[in-house]
Parts: sequence; structure tokens; C-alpha cells
Amino acid sequence: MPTPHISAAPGDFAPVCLMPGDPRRARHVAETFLDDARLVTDVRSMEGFTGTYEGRPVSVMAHGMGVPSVSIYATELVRDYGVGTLVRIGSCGSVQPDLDLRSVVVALGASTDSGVNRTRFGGHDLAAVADFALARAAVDAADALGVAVRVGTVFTSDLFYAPDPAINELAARLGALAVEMEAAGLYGVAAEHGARALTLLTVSDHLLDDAHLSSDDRQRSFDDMVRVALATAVAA
Ligand SMILES: O=P(O)(O)O[C@H]1O[C@H](CO)[C@@H](O)[C@H]1O
Ligand SMILES: O=c1cc[nH]c(=O)[nH]1
Repeated sequence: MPTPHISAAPGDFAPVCLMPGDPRRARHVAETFLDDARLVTDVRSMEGFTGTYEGRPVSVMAHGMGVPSVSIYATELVRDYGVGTLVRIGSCGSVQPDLDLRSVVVALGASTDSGVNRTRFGGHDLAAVADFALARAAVDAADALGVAVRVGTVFTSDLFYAPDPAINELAARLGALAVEMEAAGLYGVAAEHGARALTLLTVSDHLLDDAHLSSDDRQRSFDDMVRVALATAVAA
């Protein structure tokens, strides 16, 4: 049963899994928000945990950085462990002047410079979109929790260090709220394997202003997004 990248036993994962990029954030979510959380996999130190939230089973496992990494973990979770719902909880760089540090973004869809979805779709452009019920549940959950969210598209880039920052301005002109590195890959995996996926992001950097959150601030802001993600996970 173990896959090349996940050592859990059958049934170890809940039907819904939250996915940050950073394994330490996965542990933080498990220890802070889940009841009875237990470690179910730690291959390559990419720890995954399963516990309960409001009495419902929920898992959290990191996916690493970039489309290839999220594609591996998301595929194995869905195909080999029966996870049907994946909610990415990540960070992003804002490219809109009115989207400030600490804001939470609901990524309805993702443009990308990655080639994976074209590879997947025989050279055509795939509509890399979130599951509508999850997106609606996230917006409702955020309202109920008093967390302001912006809903729109993001740009999933293979390059954290873009050689020409003009790409961020172009993405903004074409409507992107922010830049990150996995949503388009996650949505492609979900489309291929019939799973539901959503990406929630906290703005940790402002790419137009060159402003950045401190690591303490990142943690605090991240927790608002986690509350929204958990409420979404048990509602939708
Ligand atoms: O905070 P995470 O979820 O890792 O997301 C963002 O941060 C990483 C880059 O620092 C990339 O993975 C990007 O998508
Ligand atoms: O991909 C990312 C994530 C956070 N901040 C950025 O500028 N880019």
C-alpha cells in the first residue's frame, strides 16, 4: 500500500486533507487545531497527520514547493489513499495595489507558466479551476468567522525568483490577485482524478511594494486562513 512518497496504511487518511507547502505548518495545524492528531506518514520528512475537527476526520499533509511536488502528493493522496477533497493552505505574493499583506485569497482559478496541464490535456489549455461548492463554502465560512477574503484568479509560477518582474504586472493586468506556485497543478490533478480541490492563500509578500510579513506575523495571519479551511472542510 505505501506509495513511493507516502508511508501511511490504508484508511489512515481522512476523506479531506488540508495541504500547506511547509511541513512545519502541517504539524502546527495538526497540533493547534485538530483533536487526537496522529502522524500517519513522514517519508522525506513530509509529515502527514490525521485527527478530527468538530468531530469530523480531517488530515493535514504538506505538499512541498512547486507544481511537480504538489502533483506527486496530491495524486498519491487521491489515487492511492482515497482522499476526495484537497484544500491547499498556502502563502502568496500580492500583485494588486489594494490587496494588502495578511489578506486571504480564495483562488477560483489559476493561470500558469507551468506546462503540466498542457501535457495532461494533449497540448490544449486546461481550465484550472477550484471546486465551486468548496469555494462557496469557504466564502460562507469566512463570513461567519469575520475573516475578509478576496475571490479571484492567481498566477501559478514555476519561478519564485522571476527574472523579469514585468510578468507580475502583466498577470495583474490580466486580473490575477496574487502569485504562488502550486494551485494550477493541484487543480489539474483534481480534474484528472475526479477529486475536489480549493486553494486558499494568505498574502505574505507584496510584490509591487516589496513588503513582506515577519515570520511571527506570517504565523498569526496563516491561522485565520486555517480556520476558514477547516470550516470549509467540515461544511462542504
Ligand atoms: O507557503 P506555501 O504553501 O509553500 O506557498 C508559497 O510559498 C512557497 C514559496 O516560498 C511556494 O510553495 C509558494 O506557492
Ligand atoms: O510564490 C510566492 C509565495 C509567496 N510570495 C511570493 O512572492 N511568491
